[in-house]
Amino acid sequence: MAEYSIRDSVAIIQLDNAPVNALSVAVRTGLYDGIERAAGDGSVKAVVVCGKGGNFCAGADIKEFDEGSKGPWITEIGDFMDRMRKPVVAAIEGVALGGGLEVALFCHYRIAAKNARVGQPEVNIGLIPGGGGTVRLPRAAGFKQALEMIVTGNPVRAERALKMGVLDEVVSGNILEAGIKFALSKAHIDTSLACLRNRPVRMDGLNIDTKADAALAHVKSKYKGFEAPMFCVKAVVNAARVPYDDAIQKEREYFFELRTSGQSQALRYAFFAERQIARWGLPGGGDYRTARAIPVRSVGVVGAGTMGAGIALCIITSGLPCVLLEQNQEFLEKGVTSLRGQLMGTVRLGKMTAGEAEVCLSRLKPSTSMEDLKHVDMVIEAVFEDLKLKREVFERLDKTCKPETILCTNTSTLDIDSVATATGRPDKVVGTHFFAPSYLMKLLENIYGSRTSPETVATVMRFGKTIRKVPVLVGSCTGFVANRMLAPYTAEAQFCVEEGASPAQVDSVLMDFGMPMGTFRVSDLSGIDVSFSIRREAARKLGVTLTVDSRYFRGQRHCSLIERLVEKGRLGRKTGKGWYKYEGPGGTVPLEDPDVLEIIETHCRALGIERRNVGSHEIQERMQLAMINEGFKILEEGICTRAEEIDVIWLYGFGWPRYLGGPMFYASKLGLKRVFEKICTFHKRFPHSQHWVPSVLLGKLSESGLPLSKWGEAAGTSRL
Ligand SMILES: CCCCCCCC/C=C\C/C=C/C(=O)SCCNC(=O)CCNC(=O)[C@H](O)C(C)(C)COP(=O)(O)OP(=O)(O)OC[C@H]1O[C@@H](n2cnc3c(N)ncnc32)[C@H](O)[C@@H]1OP(=O)(O)O
Repeated sequence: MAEYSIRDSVAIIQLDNAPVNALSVAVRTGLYDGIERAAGDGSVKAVVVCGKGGNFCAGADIKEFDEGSKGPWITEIGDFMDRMRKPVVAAIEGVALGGGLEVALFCHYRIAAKNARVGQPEVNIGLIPGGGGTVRLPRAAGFKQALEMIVTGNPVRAERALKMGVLDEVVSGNILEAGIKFALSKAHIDTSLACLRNRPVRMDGLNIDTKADAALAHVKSKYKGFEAPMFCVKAVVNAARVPYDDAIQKEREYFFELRTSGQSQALRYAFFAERQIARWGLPGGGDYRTARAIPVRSVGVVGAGTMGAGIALCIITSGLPCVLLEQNQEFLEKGVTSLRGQLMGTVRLGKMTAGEAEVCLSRLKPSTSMEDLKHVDMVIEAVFEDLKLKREVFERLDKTCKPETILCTNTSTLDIDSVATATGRPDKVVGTHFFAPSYLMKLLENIYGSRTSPETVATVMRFGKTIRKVPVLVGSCTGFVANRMLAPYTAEAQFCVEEGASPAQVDSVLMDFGMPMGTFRVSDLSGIDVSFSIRREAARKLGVTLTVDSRYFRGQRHCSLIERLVEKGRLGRKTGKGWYKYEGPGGTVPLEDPDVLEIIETHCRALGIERRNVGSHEIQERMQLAMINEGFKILEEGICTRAEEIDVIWLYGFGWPRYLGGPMFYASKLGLKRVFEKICTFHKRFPHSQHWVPSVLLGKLSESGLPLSKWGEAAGTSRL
């Protein structure tokens, strides 16, 4: 709703819909009524529109998008304001986003507090601004700047918005007082002069035809497969070409077309999924509502390898001091050099100044003495993935650190309890799985053990946000969620290659789907020897030796192409050849290599595997359904409590295209009945792959018709 009051002959309309004053039907109705009332009240000289609770308005209420359109549309309210003879001033603090900025652009004037941010982020939920933004923003900020804001969705700060022409004044002090004063100062000025409808789109010397073609071509290549940015360009270009009312009409048509699109639905889902994951709960009790995070003022990182150095960099760039520990000076220097290199990379990219980088470095304390970890609030161990070694480190940490210190292990495979039992404080031990490259990848998989306390979980969840990661809480199992799901996905990719596909064909299928990289390119990047060693080690523990001729491992189908590549010294990019060849060691452009195809053929002949034509559809289906089936098993076992958690892991851990929501959302769109039937068919066809054994939960859900938001509950794993 919107509250109406009068002060000093100025009508104040305060948008009121906590927490961000989203433009629900009630808010829009309240705003319309307020404007009408002020227009008709002879004692009112001017109007101020503002927001309650520190924000102007975060735009349309995204939850309402699945319903039909009710209440007044923003442009209807705006048309009324355009006709008003009393000045209307938007007094902005916090955010004015989407429909919020559009309301402000309908006001005759806009003033903002220094802390304010304005933007048109609709593209992030697969839409274009639909309340006049594509038509009015180019009239205020000019074609080029408006286009950039609308296509990227990035908000701008008040000072920049002032320079762009979006704002009329930036003020300090009380925004409402400033708004009233400003409104009174404009009470005698003809409002039609300030009305954006009456101004042309500012082209600043640009030719619309050349600019339109260039913008369309740029967006098409940059946002391959994502449709909303193209619509943004089309709408803004149209606004520069046709009269105001026609442009508004076209904008609305585009908006409604996109609103029901699969991409917008997926992006809206992703928006809320990302916020859902903060609502965690533990099986033994304790959740985000009751658990209190312990303040983390300093952190230690043990191990200055690539991973540890990257983690330390995340910490110092977020403003926290960090002790980086190595066993000797040589390794320590290597780690610090790697950290510096990554930091200077961000300076070169213009994301940080050299001065800011120096400030960050001043927070780093390289050390070879564990004593330096005595007083830190949290330690993240990032040593080699070896249980014996990790247990030794934890034993020493337990003896050295103060009793309150939280001890985290950056593991991608090891059971948290097996590390926690090396200490006398298992309640303060937790897994923090960073993804490589740890400075850049946003996902942080936090893993609780059987004795991890709610306070410890609350602390690492908050810490994840502090270092600008996306923390997701999961239970402990082999590979946790990300790598457990990745295993059947990559296994199917290799099986498809054995059966007749080429690595390049598999990768194109994935990239055409929207993945940033194909699985074989990733394997070359991270090093084929890495998966080779993990597999060899797993086999060794079971007393098995994997060779180039191994077709089965523990009764399961196994593809030994990795062993063959390693045997030939093809370790990936670092050796200039792997699944692809590169222009020398460290080369980055993958080229199809006839030698690899020869190795694959030899492999198949040796093992009696008949090759056939494996179609793109089959590749995509096998890789994705195998991984989705694993996702349902993860829910079934309570490793995750919501399908949303799995999707966020794929969005941030593996770059699943956001406009497709995530694998679980994708499955919901395919239809669980169809998904289940296909998985059953693959299970019959490939009986020697455990990952095709259909999930019991999936079978149950395929009959139930329950929406994705209820899958966790149906699994009985929801803990809230
Ligand atoms: C067809 C029928 C539709 C009717 C529409 C009628 C009018 C529309 C006319 C024109 C088109 C306009 C379209 C739009 O405006 S689309 C929306 C554009 N705005 C956004 O995309 C902003 C999204 N929000 C944010 O970026 C951030 O939330 C933030 C910067 C505002 C605040 O960030 P932060 O402080 O980090 O807090 P949270 O993100 O956690 O958010 C807090 C809380 O608020 C909820 N929320 C935020 N924005 C919206 C929103 N626009 N609609 C509904 N809910 C919103 C968010 O979900 C959190 O809630 P919680 O999960 O329950 O805690």
